[in-house]
Amino acid sequence: MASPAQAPAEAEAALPHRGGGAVRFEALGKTYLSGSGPVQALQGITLDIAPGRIFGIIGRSGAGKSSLLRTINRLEQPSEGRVRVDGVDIATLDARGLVALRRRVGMIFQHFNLLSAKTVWDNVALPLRVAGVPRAETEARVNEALSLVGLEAKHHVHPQRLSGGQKQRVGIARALVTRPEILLCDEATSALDPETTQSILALLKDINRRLGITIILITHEMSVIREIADEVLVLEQGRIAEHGPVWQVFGEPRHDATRALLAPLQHELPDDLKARLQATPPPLGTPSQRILQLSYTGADGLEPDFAAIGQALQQPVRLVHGGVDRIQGHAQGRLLIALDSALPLPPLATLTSGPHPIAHHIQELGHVV
Ligand SMILES: Nc1ncnc2c1ncn2[C@@H]1O[C@H](COP(=O)(O)OP(=O)(O)OP(=O)(O)O)[C@@H](O)[C@H]1O
Repeated sequence: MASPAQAPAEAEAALPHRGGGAVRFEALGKTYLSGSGPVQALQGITLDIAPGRIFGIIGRSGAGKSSLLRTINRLEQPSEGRVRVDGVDIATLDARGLVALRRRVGMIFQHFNLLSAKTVWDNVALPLRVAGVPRAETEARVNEALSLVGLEAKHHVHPQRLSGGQKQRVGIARALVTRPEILLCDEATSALDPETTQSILALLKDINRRLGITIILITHEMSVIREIADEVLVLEQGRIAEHGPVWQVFGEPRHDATRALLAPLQHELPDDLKARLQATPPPLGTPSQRILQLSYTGADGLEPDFAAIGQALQQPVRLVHGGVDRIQGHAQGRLLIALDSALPLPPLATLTSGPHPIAHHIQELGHVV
């Protein structure tokens, strides 16, 4: 860390800059003292976030996501353990060190947190004004940040005249104006419509790739994680439930909490068919269809090959429902197929193993009359 004798500009220069952005949690715990007794929000969190990653944190409501995110810029102090940013235990920072940390760790919020009485330009300039950055440099940096988010033309406008997506772009520009190495995103797209969400996610991805900024985001929208994150951490009751590359965690969720969170992304059997599903085939002579669920997880890079599926099952196959996404280059998804219940099936296990598996996992759901 910079010594207190250094001028602010020197102190910042002494910190690792581009290429930085690593976060390490060491046996982190957080207990809140509330009127109704202590609340253990985080427990035993040990984890590394590598520089330049897009890192998602998910979990049910109250799992500890915000608490964890807010320890990275010391908006929350851990009760146990440590947070290191580029190797520095941030609990040891003095007041000036904390100011420098907050310049290196930008943050954006669900409701943007813009000052309505100030123009776009003044909102973005605020962190530099507070830091006493000279006027000429402030101008250059604000213009640079506004151009990064595509809002140069709106510099004189007040926030109430902007759309939600434009407001979030201002929030992003304000976070980028201090040239951070880490950007914390607290439900950054949750207040936006799907189309605007897509444009903000594309912007975040671009910022990550172009500037190498580590992005750490919490969201309740699993599609956001699937769209932009490299890695995902699942929290459950303040502990790590699982953690890994998105394709792996989403493809083969190991924890109940993850499976529950991912349910909206799954291609479930449509309700009308579910209502008609029965465990056993009807008596001979009643036409019915056997429903199979074929799962594709990123691990094998398998993609559904309809000719191979028909050949392996030795009968006509009808696609009922489903879809396959690609996450980080890995196929992942589910297909629901219908076969004639009267025709025999080969052992399902043989279809998922051997040299030519047709899916990662196959399950018989039942019969539909
Ligand atoms: N300031 C506080 N005082 C007391 N308890 C708190 C405080 N902040 C959070 N908590 C509690 O800590 C636990 C974790 O909260 P946190 O907000 O980190 O979870 P979260 O996963 O972000 O939840 P959500 O998705 O609902 O925002 C919850 O039980 C919450 O009620």
